[in-house]
Amino acid sequence: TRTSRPQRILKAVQTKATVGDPQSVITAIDHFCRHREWAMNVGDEKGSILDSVVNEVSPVTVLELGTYCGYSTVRIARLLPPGACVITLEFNPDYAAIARQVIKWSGLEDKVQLVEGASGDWIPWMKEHFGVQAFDLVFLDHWKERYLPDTKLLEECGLIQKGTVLLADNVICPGTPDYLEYVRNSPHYNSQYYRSHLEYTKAEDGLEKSVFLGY
Ligand SMILES: CNc1ncnc2c1ncn2[C@@H]1O[C@H](/C=C/CNC(=O)c2cc(-c3ccc(F)cc3)cc(O)c2O)[C@@H](O)[C@H]1O
Ligand SMILES: [Mg+2]
Repeated sequence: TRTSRPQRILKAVQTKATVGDPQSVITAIDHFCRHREWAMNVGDEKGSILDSVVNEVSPVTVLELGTYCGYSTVRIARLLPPGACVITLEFNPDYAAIARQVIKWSGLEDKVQLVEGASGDWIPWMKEHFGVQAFDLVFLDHWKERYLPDTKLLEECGLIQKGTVLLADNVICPGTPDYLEYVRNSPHYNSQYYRSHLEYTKAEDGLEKSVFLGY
């Protein structure tokens, strides 16, 4: 049977990127998705904004919701200092298997904890299972209608504390209206929109950065 798009993305990495060189993995995926087949990676343009937020926050613990092929996982992990790590949740076993290989090819497996499972099931266990106090940065890029419920769950579980930064992809396209309304109107968040474009296209999209101000 035909290969899947994630399998073709992995093949592009394995043929075009250099083992242990995260930037070459990023470049290989972006080239493949721009010139061969579009895929829902955050991409190079929004990816540069993600990079700048990671550098600004210099997080010790990062949570990523929705690994897909691991493109943004690699973007984040390559910027983390020794001792820092990104926990990334992915509930599709086929995507998780591809992402593990992309992360391994980039040489960043020591900075990544890929958890195969649903955000709703795993968030309540983060403290107990991973010894996480609170996340310094959360990157939301999973099902768009899950952004708000998972943010509320993170709050309830005490995983969002004063200074925690939420960075959400696709707030315009496909759009996350209920999440945007929440973070922009809540007195507990200071929110700002980074205007950009939908990955590999000219359509508008952007990232919303929301800093938790405490209760
Ligand atoms: C609900 N809890 C969950 N827990 C763990 N993993 C979850 C998950 N929900 C989804 N996932 C996983 O995240 C990924 C899903 C991402 C959903 N993203 C999108 O739909 C998306 C879609 C577009 C898009 C934009 C325009 C268009 F015409 C078509 C698509 C662009 C993006 O950047 C996107 O992120 C998959 O790997 C899925 O298995
Ligand atoms: Mg996205």
